[in-house]
Amino acid sequence: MISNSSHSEPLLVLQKVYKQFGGLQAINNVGFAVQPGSIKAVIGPNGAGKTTLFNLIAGNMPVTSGTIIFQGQEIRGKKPYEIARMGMARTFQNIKLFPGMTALECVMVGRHTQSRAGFWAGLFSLPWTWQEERAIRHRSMELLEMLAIADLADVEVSGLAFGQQRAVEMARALAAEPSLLLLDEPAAGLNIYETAEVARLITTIRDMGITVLLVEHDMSLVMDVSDEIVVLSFGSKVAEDTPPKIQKNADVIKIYLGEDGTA
Ligand SMILES: Nc1ncnc2c1ncn2[C@@H]1O[C@H](COP(=O)(O)OP(=O)(O)OP(=O)(O)O)[C@@H](O)[C@H]1O
Repeated sequence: MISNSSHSEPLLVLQKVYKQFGGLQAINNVGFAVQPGSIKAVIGPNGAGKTTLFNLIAGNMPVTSGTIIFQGQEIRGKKPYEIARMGMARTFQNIKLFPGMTALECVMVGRHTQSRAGFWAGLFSLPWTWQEERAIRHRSMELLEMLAIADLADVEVSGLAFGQQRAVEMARALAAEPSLLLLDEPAAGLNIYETAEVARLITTIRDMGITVLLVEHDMSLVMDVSDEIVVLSFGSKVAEDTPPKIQKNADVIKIYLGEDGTA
């Protein structure tokens, strides 16, 4: 499902979210909204709580308290696959592609999770799935074309450069037709050219009508693509603003100067 950008309700809303690990307050009263059709980034120093926040949003761990609403529905108690079916897809910091498959096959697997017949029936090529199989192949190829990586379709993913694998992983996530795509450090381990390519992919995805929420360390990427940025420090939200304003925010500068001298 592609999000409807004329819809005025936020696609994702976090309200007073807390997450505690024993005595550690990993997420402390965090709230923000993600508007449909936008790119929002969550940044913050190591240990700020970014990954924890993603895990809460995707349903990989329960909140201690607070509310997360996706497409108008509270996600508390829902399993990650149920949230995925509602239209939330994610990529992981460590790329999770099947080594023996081609790029096209990897995207088709992502598509199968949404198909009626399912992945296993597809693998065994049961007759009633042939038509669906053709449709899946067609849409998967279309996605590779949209991301301008159709030339990689028949290449085994293990033979691809790291940046190309990231692109295939994004195409695979899109194959589930999400309204919201969560990207976990999409530039991790990439060189500056590959990072620039990831920036292009993210804006292409947004232009396809898909809302993007990303966690990222690479400031140039974040400043380049984001409509809005949330800054976390020690589990709390210290700022939420547009990239130019975040770059001038005294609290944010202090946090980053304290860490590595860049803001
Ligand atoms: N499952 C867990 N059990 C206990 N503590 C945890 C768990 N997951 C995270 N933490 C702690 O919660 C805090 C936030 O961690 P988190 O990984 O969310 O930060 P982060 O901003 O993603 O960091 P990084 O940028 O290094 O990935 C850290 O102090 C971390 O040690």
